[in-house]
Amino acid sequence: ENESLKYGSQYEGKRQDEAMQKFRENRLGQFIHWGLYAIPGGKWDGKIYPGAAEWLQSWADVPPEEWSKLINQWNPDEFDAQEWAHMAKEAGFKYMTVTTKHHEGFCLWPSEYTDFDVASAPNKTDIMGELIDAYTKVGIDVYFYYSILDWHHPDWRYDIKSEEDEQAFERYKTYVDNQLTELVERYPEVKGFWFDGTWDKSVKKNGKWTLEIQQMLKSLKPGMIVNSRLRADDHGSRHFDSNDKLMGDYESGYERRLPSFREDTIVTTRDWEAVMTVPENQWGYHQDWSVSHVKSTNEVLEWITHSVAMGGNMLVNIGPKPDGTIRQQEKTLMKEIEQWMDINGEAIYAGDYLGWEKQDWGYYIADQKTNEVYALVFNVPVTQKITVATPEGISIEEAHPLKDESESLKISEKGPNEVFIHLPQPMFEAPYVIKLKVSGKDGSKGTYR
Ligand SMILES: C[C@@H]1N[C@@H](c2cn(-c3ccccc3)nn2)[C@H](O)[C@@H]1O
Repeated sequence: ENESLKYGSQYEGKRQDEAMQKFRENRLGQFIHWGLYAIPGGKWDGKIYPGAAEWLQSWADVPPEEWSKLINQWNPDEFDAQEWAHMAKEAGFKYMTVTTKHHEGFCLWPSEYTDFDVASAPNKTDIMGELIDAYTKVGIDVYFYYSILDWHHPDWRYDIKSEEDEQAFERYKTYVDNQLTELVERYPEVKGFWFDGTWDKSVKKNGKWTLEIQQMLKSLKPGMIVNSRLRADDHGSRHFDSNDKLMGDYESGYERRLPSFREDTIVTTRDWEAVMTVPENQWGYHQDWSVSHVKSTNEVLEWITHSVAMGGNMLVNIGPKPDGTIRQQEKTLMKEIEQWMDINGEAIYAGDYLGWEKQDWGYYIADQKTNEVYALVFNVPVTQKITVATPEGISIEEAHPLKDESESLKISEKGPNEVFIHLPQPMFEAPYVIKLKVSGKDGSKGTYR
């Protein structure tokens, strides 16, 4: 039995208005994490910290007043918003989400509510203004990331445990409300907000405020899109209210992880978006990417495909350098995504969950508008044929590779409602065996028994 909630989910099901439909059809977006943290780039007092670079202030335990001095080094003199927008357009990104203010509290736009912003730095460029103009001009929708958690602002609180906390957090809520209003008024082309830093008790005790933020943004700009991560309900339940109903306009719980085809097909009943780093866990610029695994382009393409195949969006992150240039690994990645999307983008854009039985060779995607069906092969079977099991009464007539649609792949009967589609050329001719050298923590060779 559902309890009545004042600050829970405001509506059920997917929003069907034009703005949300566009979000759903975009599918592939670019995430940009930029801020003062790019300056040290994961290194403090000569020591490299392997943790996320945008959290360096925390890993190196830097006092806020010391961290704030970084503002005097903010000078992205190579920053060229048009160049970034062009690269993103060529790569095939349909939308972009950029940090206006991360946990460090530094604001990448001239805010009248703080001096901890670009207007108070040596280089006063309005980064948000330049980016939203350049990206909107090339037809890429722009969304703003905004961290509620703020390590700089004196009125931020992790929890509300006293009258003093209460009063301080009231001031902080006003600061946030003012900044969000300012962002929409200064940059009216913004399509939505990606809230982060909402896991602390102070926010969970202010579910009403999180709903008011959502309502304020939609009154400032009808059609505004707000992620579930902003929201807490009457009892502090996040993303989903105490009746397990999704809050906000889409689920934003998938950060550096993806829903499973085996356990999580529930996600296909709602709008959702996954966000992903190229290294194992670096959103902001880190000068030493050798600290972790860095995903190959094919791995990134599989993350994108997996998300779309489960009816979701994917944001692929870049962390620009302090001088305003993009690191070579990210430029190469965008170029290789471009090369793949130029041929295969039609399977991604407006793609959606098909619902046929998941196969080991890869993923199916159905086009929301044309009803075309695509098979995206990532794991080539040694048989050189992929199995396609169709629902009762559905059969496969033809199979054409997007690389050359004039080519027809052979289809042969495998069984009732099952066919083989023959792949064009042998890749692995036999099961591929890898000998692993294994060591156990007690010095054993990790033998299997
Ligand atoms: C989108 C990503 N979200 C931010 C983040 C994630 N987390 C976090 C906090 C607690 C547990 C796991 C992850 N803290 N900050 C990252 O800094 C980045 O902005």
